[in-house]
Amino acid sequence: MTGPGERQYPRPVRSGPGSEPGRGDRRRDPRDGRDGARPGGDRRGGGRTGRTDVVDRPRRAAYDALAAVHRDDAYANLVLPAILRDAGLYGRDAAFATELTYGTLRAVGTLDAILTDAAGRDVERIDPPVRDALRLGAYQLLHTRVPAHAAVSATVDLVKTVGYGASGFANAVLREVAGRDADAWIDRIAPSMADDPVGHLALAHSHPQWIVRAFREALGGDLGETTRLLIEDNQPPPVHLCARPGLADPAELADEVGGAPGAFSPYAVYLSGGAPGDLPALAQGRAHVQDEGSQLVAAALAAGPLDGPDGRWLDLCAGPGGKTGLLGALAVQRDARVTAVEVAEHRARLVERATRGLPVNVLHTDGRTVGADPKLPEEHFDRVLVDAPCTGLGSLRRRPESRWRRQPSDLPPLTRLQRELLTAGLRATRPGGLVAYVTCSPHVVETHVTVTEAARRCGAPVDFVDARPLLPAGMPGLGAGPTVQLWPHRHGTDAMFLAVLRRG
Ligand SMILES: C[S@@+](CC[C@H](N)C(=O)[O-])C[C@H]1O[C@@H](n2cnc3c(N)ncnc32)[C@H](O)[C@@H]1O
Repeated sequence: MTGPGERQYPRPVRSGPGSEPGRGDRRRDPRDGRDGARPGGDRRGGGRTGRTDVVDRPRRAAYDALAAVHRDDAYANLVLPAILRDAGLYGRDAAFATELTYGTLRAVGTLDAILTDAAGRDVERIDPPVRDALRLGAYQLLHTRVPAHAAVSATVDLVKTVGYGASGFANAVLREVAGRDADAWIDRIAPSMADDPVGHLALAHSHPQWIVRAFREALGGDLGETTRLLIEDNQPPPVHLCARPGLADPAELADEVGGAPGAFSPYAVYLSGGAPGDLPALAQGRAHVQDEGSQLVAAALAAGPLDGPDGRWLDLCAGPGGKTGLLGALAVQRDARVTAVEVAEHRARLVERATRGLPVNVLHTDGRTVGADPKLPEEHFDRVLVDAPCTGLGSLRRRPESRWRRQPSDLPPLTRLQRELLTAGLRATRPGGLVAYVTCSPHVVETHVTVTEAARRCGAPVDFVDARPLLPAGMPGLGAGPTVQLWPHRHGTDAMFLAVLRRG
């Protein structure tokens, strides 16, 4: 188990549909425990031979995705679709593999603490392939309706193919895990809420402590709300479409795609059942996939009251072009043009693709070159969006592994860049013009601190505009202003922050 030569992942071997003769007859719904995962599978030849045909394909796919994330630093949302395609998994099997992958990745902090206790050794000392298999098994035991015997035997079968000689160990650890339900495990291993609320919430809801602390601070110290946010972060994210104004009617689009009009954004359509697939409305540029919160903050910039000219709009951090797409569609109706700036070339190309047919000029350059680049003059633009790069702590639902990758040390370089970009945005704005500063993070260092610092340093007078009236009337939970923080648990959106500033 612990020899240095063994502490690595074997080459992924995918069991595609054609590689399992007769398997289709044997394998039934993997959730009902009759999925072909056999206790005592050693006798059937899995064992040290590395055979993968003893492992059902959804679990194998989930394992491969997990291994790619942990071994190669891959992103689950990028690798999993290819793995599912290669394995020929569709429908319920694909949904099960997706739930296992995303659920396990989100829960990994708590699962590791439980596995450490159950194994009697730090989970870091377990071979990585066996560790990932155990995580998958523990997730099934504690967070799905897979019967315990099926979760254990399927995981032991998996371990036989990835962690040579470790099946007995895996069996023993998982039987220990199965001895308690999730709540009982939290009672056993988490500090009490009274003694250590952050430690408790971090373990109970599988978030790093520094993120729990940041959420708690942004929520004014309210532990009840912090808990609701953490619970929401562990749910599969909704998929929203933006019906582009002038190009699609949201009610008609909702009928067309079998969705429902959004609760807040006048352009939002909620898709039921996950992935948007190849909807004609997307291919035809009538709509794009975009979280409702992103729609609201982009539309708020367009809604801000402005005296004087209003034809020059700037999006200083545009890639991949979601908000530029909405601003571009609004610009058509308002006889305006959008200049979209993006520093990463491939993302600049994505902005071009996302805004085809709209009055948008894409500039592949650094947004901080305002004043130095003749295409980005100072005091030139009427409305400016600075949707700055950030930690993304507001969209943890969408990237299940990101909470474990992000570190507090990411904050200083990011906040410096945010400050420089917002300062550049303010310099690019004409006197009287508006700037919307947006982050998909509620961390106060990326929100209030950045805005206050940039406004202080930009060398021009700057006033806060109350952003709340720029959002749809009657929207609840917008706080005391002038900035707005949206929340998954309050609004069903990503945790987008919005500050609207007027250049004096
Ligand atoms: C939060 S994302 C923007 C999302 C985008 N507004 C949307 O709605 O699709 C931030 C973007 O800023 C870009 N970026 C980072 N540094 C930049 C810089 N110095 N100048 C311009 N763009 C930059 C990143 O490459 C990234 O595409």
